[in-house]
Amino acid sequence: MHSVPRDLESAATAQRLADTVLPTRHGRFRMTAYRGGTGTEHVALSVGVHDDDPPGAPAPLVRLHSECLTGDALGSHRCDCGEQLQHALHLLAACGRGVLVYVRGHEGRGIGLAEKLRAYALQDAGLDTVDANLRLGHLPDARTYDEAAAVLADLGVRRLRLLTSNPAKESALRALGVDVVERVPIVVPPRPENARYLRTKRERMGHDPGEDDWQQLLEGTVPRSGELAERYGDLVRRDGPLVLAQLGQSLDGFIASRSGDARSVTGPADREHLHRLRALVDAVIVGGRTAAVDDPRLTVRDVVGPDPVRVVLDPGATLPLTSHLLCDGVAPTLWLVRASAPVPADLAEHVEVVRWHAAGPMAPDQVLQELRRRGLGRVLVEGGGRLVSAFVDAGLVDRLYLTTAPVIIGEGVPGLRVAAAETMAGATRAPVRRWVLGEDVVVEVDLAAERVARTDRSPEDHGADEVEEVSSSTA
Ligand SMILES: Nc1nc2c(ncn2[C@@H]2O[C@H](COP(=O)(O)OP(=O)(O)OP(=O)(O)O)[C@@H](O)[C@H]2O)c(=O)[nH]1
Ligand SMILES: [Zn+2]
Repeated sequence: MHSVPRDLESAATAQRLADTVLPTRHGRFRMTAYRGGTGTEHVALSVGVHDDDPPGAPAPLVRLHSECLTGDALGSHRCDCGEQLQHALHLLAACGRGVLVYVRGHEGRGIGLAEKLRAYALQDAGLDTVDANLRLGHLPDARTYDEAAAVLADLGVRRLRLLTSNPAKESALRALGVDVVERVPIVVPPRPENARYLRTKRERMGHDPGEDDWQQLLEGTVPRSGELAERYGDLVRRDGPLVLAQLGQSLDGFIASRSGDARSVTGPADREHLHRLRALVDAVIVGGRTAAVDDPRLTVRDVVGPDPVRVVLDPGATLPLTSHLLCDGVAPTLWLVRASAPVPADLAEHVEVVRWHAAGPMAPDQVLQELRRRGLGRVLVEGGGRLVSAFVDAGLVDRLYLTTAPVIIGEGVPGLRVAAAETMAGATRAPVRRWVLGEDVVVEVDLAAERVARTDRSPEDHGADEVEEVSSSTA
């Protein structure tokens, strides 16, 4: 437990007034109403948080959302509040255990609605968001978080993963005795109207600068230092074809439970890492059965970045016609099917059916050749376990990102399972780098370097073997 001097802990209170359910476009939330000691009413939207949760329950993802009538209710593009609110609810629903405290009284960073609008008028005349507040006689940020902390305490939340790009929120909560085990940045795509506001938040209000680094990486330049530069810099520096693969698995090596449930095996920080990888490649490849079971979107949502082309290896064309990949139209989908597979004629415009005429199974090297012919040289093999293993066994993966989550499933859908080595001398031991992402550990395995080292040791050919059925990953 994080401990703070007692005198820092707050005497603020939050009285629970109502507990009900709110169905939303992101799913059903528990909605709890409170009255703070100052008389202000707050609400908490939560998923997977119950009054009888044991003390050792995993730390939920928590967003403290500051009321913003213009952004939240009216869809203003002057700030990023409305999009952050929706994105946060989406993330909470996706991760299955989280709370969003909608903090009233925080309007205009605590100066109130009309004063915020006066500040907007000053900004129209040239001031930035900080100077406008100062000109009106306010602090740049007048918010306090003691009532929000009291709401969390009432919900039994003392340890949490905080969804924010504002380090001041983290320190405020810590000072109130809350154990913030991790800060997860929240980023929504900038718009021309709010670019200056977002820049001021970074330059003058201490918000994470990391996303500037990310923007640079997306544009193909590597910042001189920083976590993102270190993690993704050499992917950006490399020209030419590149094959990445990723899997998120349990301590006992499964990517999903026996029933195929693959939700929240790894945490939000790993998911963000996966979205960054997607943004850095031309195409992601997924097996047909995984796509049918998980119904993934394969787009970039947790960070800003371009969506890759989505490639489904689905010899039998078993992907349901209602799946995201065939219906959502947000990014191109290449549907690789056997020449004889039945495919309806009236597919959505973003879907291109690629008929596989070659005899035999879809060999990984032929799939890559087909993609390279289309200019898709940088690819990420995303799953499931058998597809990733097939590409690894074929000696085609340059970098494998294997995330291990501290969860034990017992039995389920296997993760990485490659051809067996008879002795340890024959096992693959490649150069690695590792990062702790929340509660998970990512190991980046440099298989390309290992291949070079191995050919140096023995001239023997470990050529690309064909695989039986590359698309199947889940039972
Ligand atoms: N005074 C003032 N308040 C603003 C302005 N633009 C947005 N806000 C308010 O700022 C609050 C949101 O705070 P932000 O600084 O955008 O973000 P944050 O909550 O500190 O940080 P994140 O957790 O990363 O979103 C809302 O209450 C908005 O009403 C502005 O120009 N002036
Ligand atoms: Zn706002």
